[in-house]
Amino acid sequence: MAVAAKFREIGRKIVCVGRNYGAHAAELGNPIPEKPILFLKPTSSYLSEGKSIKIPKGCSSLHHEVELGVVIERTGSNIPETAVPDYIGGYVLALDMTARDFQDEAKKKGQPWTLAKGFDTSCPVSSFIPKDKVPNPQNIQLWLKVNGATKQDGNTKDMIFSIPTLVAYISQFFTLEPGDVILTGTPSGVGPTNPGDTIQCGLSDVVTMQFTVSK
Ligand SMILES: CC(=O)CC(=O)C(=O)O
Ligand SMILES: [Mg+2]
Repeated sequence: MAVAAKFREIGRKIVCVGRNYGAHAAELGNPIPEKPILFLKPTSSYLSEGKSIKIPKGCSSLHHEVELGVVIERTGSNIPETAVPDYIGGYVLALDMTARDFQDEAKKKGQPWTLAKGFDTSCPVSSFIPKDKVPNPQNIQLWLKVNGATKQDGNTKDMIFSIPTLVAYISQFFTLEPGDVILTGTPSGVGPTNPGDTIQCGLSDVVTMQFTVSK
């Protein structure tokens, strides 16, 4: 089956990278990481366009985080950085929707971010973008608007850890499989969304997507 169809199959991993843009780490008062910070989202968190992002029960601060997702097309572990391009099938535009109040509480208590990051609808994604549509994934604009107002406007050139570094690092710990998606972190400008809001975002002019937020 083509990687485009596989990336949302049950059982494929969503590996997320945190604090991969210095300005975003700074805006939340976090230090610049010395090595990639990783967490996982379950595949039940995927959401396609046309469906609503649902604020999880008890959350009072649901933040948007626009991110570039890398879609893996070959099984690999301990992948050398130089070989990473051979393992990438394409890309997706993604939102790492985050219950920031849950995350702040988890951080204070030294608990995992699973609830804050992995609830149903926390991973809205675009359709699959074949890799030839993104000739330089390390220099492309990521933007996001809430109700027409620009909130995030970043560029993947500002990643702390590049895509080859991330994929090589992750593959030392997790075997990467066709259809796995790696969310590469968000640029600065994250902020709250409320019921009734419309989120529009894009990867330059290669792909755009739109979601509404509901209770
Ligand atoms: C502070 C965070 O939620 C980390 C994260 O997901 C990111 O993209 O950075
Ligand atoms: Mg994120």
